[in-house]
Amino acid sequence: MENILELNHVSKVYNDFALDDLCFSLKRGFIMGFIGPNGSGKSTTIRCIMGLAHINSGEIRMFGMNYHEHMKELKERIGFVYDQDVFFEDLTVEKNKQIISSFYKQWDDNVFYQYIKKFEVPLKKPIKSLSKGTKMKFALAIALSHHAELIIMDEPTSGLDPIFRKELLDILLDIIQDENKAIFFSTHITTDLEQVADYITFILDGKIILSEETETLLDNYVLVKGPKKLKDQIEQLQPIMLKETSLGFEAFLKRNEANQLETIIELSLDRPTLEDIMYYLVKSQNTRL
Ligand SMILES: Nc1ncnc2c1ncn2[C@@H]1O[C@H](COP(=O)(O)OP(=O)(O)OP(=O)(O)O)[C@@H](O)[C@H]1O
Repeated sequence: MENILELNHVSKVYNDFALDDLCFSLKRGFIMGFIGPNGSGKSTTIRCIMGLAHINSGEIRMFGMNYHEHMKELKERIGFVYDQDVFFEDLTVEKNKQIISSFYKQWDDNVFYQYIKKFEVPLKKPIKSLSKGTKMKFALAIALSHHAELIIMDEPTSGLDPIFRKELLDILLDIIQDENKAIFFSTHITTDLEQVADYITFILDGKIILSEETETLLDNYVLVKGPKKLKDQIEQLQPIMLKETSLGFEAFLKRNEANQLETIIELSLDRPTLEDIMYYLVKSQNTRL
């Protein structure tokens, strides 16, 4: 399958922060989750991808083309949900739709009104009177109503209640049934990603520290718990993190370095969650600094 989105050695420098040599790609037919702690560069990366911030070096390609050379035509093929207010606040939902839809050749009013009904967004109210969640629903309806092939979202589930979040994840899974499409979104809610993301890209301090298949990533690490007397043995395996607990110790290791532990009955070996992986990788990075 063709790469629908590709970042090749992308760098962006601010005074106190830089995106450093970002490389990752997303193929058609897949959902990629973009994770990282606060301030690690997720929104900046998305702003660069959308041409809202200029990159200092490297290249962003979409649909096999250089994005910056073909920005106008390629933007029509992207459905974008941004975490900041981008609408005309004093105008109604309907009026905003009229203005925004005129920019898209493939705009589909039927799809738009289906989502507006499904999401219960009031058409006659000005945007400024909507709650954060309802604004997000409107933003989603816009992004999904012009037959975009690539959906890019910056924290689309923030401010949404669990019921709507679940509905949104179902919508994403529905969209991706069309193998020509792809979805790239940032979030702090890693449990959402475990449900829908085929790939995870993890950014820390402006650097990509991993970008891989979700299942492979979850299989790559192991959480080991055991009694204090076995701690030294684990230490020799140079775990990514090792800490004492009231019951013994807890360690986070690469699975291939923990194979020999499977026969030791006093140890429990568990598959970590995405949140565990993020937590331990961030912690280990901080202790190395
Ligand atoms: N226009 C700008 N000028 C200078 N620095 C900026 C600008 N925009 C972002 N930054 C800095 O870039 C860094 C990364 O911010 P960014 O918003 O990309 O992080 P994030 O991973 O999206 O964080 P969060 O999860 O909190 O939303 C921050 O230190 C921020 O202050």
